[in-house]
Amino acid sequence: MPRILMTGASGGIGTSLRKLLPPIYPDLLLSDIKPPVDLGANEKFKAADLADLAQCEAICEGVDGIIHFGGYSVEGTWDQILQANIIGGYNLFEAAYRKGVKRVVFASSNHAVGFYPRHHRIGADVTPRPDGRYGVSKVFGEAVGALYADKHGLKVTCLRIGNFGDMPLDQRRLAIWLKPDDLVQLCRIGLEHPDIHFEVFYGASLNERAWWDNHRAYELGYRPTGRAEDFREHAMAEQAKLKPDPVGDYFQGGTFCSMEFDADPSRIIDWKKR
Ligand SMILES: NC(=O)C1=CN([C@@H]2O[C@H](COP(=O)(O)OP(=O)(O)OC[C@H]3O[C@@H](n4cnc5c(N)ncnc54)[C@H](O)[C@@H]3O)[C@@H](O)[C@H]2O)C=CC1
Ligand SMILES: O=C(O)[C@H]1OC(=O)[C@H](O)[C@@H](O)[C@@H]1O
Repeated sequence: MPRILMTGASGGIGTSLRKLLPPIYPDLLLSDIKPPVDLGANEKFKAADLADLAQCEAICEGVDGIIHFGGYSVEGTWDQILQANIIGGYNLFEAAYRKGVKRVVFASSNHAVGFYPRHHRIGADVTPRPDGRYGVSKVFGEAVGALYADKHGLKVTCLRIGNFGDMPLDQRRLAIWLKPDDLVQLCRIGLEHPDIHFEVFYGASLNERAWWDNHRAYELGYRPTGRAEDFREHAMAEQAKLKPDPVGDYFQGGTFCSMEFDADPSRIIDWKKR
């Protein structure tokens, strides 16, 4: 039975996957910088700060595969991103390598490519266009994953997750929503599929208005069941409550793009011609 380590176990995604993963991976080790508030008696938890290599090595001991959800999950200061995602991301892959872990599934993000316009359908092989320091850290994590796959033979899958949750929250999320069961499918492909070397998938459900070409995930067996359009009315009602955002509404990364945006606004007109 493979031992699977899940980092970020106390966060939003970790809390949801703690319920969905045990029937598939009964030997599940949870980790986070802080313990889950509702840790069950039959759950195994080891605390670790990702910014500390020795602590990362300790949680990788005896582990076969890692699903790496730990880290700073929104835009932050450079130091926050540096510690948790840049140093933390490097430490996680290095510790996995040192301890002989075979596979890593890395939670990347749509914000690695957030500055692509919404009308532009992109594949997993496009040049990164991060929309903040957080997005840059996800590009970095993907690059570290590629290095450990190519140089050391780790089997690495990066998931550019759109927005995880029980339903899409607004118009943008109708294109990028990821249902929890569909994330489980993507993790299983990363942890089990024999053809994985280094892969980048989009973490999105069966969304009619998707901006992403996710054919490689489908080739490897991904069959998402979440249909964003089933929640269209709710998402559009929520959208109607939001203020227009000329930059955020144009680009895939939404408000992450308009945050701290101070480029020449006339460039938006140029973008519209693209
Ligand atoms: N929720 C979403 O829709 C999306 C999430 N992601 C990525 O998926 C992962 C999980 O996301 P969420 O659960 O929403 O985030 P979250 O913020 O709820 O959970 C992240 C967890 O990482 C832990 N953490 C932070 N710094 C740490 C450190 N130095 N050492 C150890 N643990 C640390 C936090 O304590 C927290 O429990 C993140 O990497 C995020 O960037 C990517 C795209 C979308
Ligand atoms: O773009 C989005 O909607 C999501 O992207 C992310 O990478 C973040 O971790 C999440 O908090 C956002 O909600």
